[in-house]
Amino acid sequence: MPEALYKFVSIPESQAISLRETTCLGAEMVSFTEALGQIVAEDVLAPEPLPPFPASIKDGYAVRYSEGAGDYVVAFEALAGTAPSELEPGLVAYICTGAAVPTGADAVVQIENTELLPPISDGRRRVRIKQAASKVGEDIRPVGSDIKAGDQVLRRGDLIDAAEIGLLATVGAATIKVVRRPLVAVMSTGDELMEPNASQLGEGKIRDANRPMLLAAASAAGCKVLDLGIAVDRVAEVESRLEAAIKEGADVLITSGGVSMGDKDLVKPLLERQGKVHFGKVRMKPGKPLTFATLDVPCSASIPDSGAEATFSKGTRRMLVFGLPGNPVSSIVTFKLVVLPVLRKLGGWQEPGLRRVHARTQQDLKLDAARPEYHRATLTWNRRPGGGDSELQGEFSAGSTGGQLSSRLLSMRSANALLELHMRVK
Ligand SMILES: Nc1nc2c(c(=O)[nH]1)N[C@H]1C(S)=C(S)[C@@H](COP(=O)(O)OP(=O)(O)OC[C@H]3O[C@@H](n4cnc5c(N)ncnc54)[C@H](O)[C@@H]3O)O[C@H]1N2
Ligand code: MOO
Repeated sequence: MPEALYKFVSIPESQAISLRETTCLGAEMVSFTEALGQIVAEDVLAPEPLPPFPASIKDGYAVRYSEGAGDYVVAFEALAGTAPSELEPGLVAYICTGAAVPTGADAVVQIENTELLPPISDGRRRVRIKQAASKVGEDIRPVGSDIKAGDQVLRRGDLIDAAEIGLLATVGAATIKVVRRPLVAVMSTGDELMEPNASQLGEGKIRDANRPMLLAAASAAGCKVLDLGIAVDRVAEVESRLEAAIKEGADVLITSGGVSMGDKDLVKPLLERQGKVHFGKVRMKPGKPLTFATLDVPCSASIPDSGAEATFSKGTRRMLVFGLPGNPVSSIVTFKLVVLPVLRKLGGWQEPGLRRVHARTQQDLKLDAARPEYHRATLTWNRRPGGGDSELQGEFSAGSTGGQLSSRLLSMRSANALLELHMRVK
């Protein structure tokens, strides 16, 4: 069906439709060091307490609380990483932060509250406790005070960021069950495209910007990627790459170019023949011809059936296909608005939607009566005019990145937000 015959959907509708067709992928076991950005598929419990021994919070002296202030002989040094020794009554032990508190001691006096005295005749150090500990347990972390044995340190559905990697290391979870990363295949279409490393451009040619950009965007979203290269504008070329995506087990195929109205716009007709096109025209700027289709394709050997993934008829699986417009800005903007939430849902995110905030624009911006615009902007946190000195009186301030033609990729440089510009409906 020609693009003109497609019904317009709005961006929220396009997001809802594509998310409705998306189901979370199955789980896999990975080394915890490789799990950054993945979603936890099974709760992780602590097998033992942390700290596993009463640990000093300060550098200072381990003491008996009941003995109070006064001059003491330093019996020994309790260093971090060593087994705790027995502290005799009437003596103190020098202790480092993180060291196990000697048995018999029940408080730590920080070094600032002490004074070193001349050593006694046998060479042992002496110390004056100028200010006694105020309670039993002062400056000691009891066993399990950070994490108790059996505590749930990560929950199913948690996103693994750097702190979560630290937690996994802490509890010795060397492998972890996570939702597997989506495999995203990317191809560019167009006779005008040359590889980015082409030093000499042929007449009428340009370098392929979209494919490296979209591969990078998918990687940044935590996906595995498959580079399908450039397809020239022939049905067989595009079709053979689509087959490669199926054969390699891609969960998502992203194409760019060839979705508009021209004779050489081959992507929509191909998707119509091979699957179901859910939408082919979105009321927005830039990215109007954005197309989304689902294809039920044979299961590939490379992705074992984990049992957790949605199965369709036996031996088939669902591949999601996004036909992004060729204009580089349209391509990356539609990726961020529509493809990214889908990749997140596949990867197990419970709330895959994008974050929205209110911002004040730094300049007047022209509104488009026909299509809401997603204007590229740089968002900063500024004091509200007249809001006094308080940071709390601040607001987001949005600066335009300049000319917004969908071919001008420079409009995305340093952009960290898309301003939703709607004509107010009276
Ligand atoms: N008669 C009409 N023509 C167009 C319409 C329309 O409604 N009626 N819509 C315009 C809009 S809006 C867009 S967006 C583009 C999208 O077109 P396609 O997706 O078919 O993309 P192409 O025609 O292949 O390319 C558009 C533009 O982008 C350049 N391009 C393509 N691929 C790449 C790439 N990988 N790297 C860098 N640049 C790329 C290409 O050379 C073209 O300049 O259609 C309008 N036309
Ligand atoms: O919708 Mo197109 O992306 O304006 O240029």
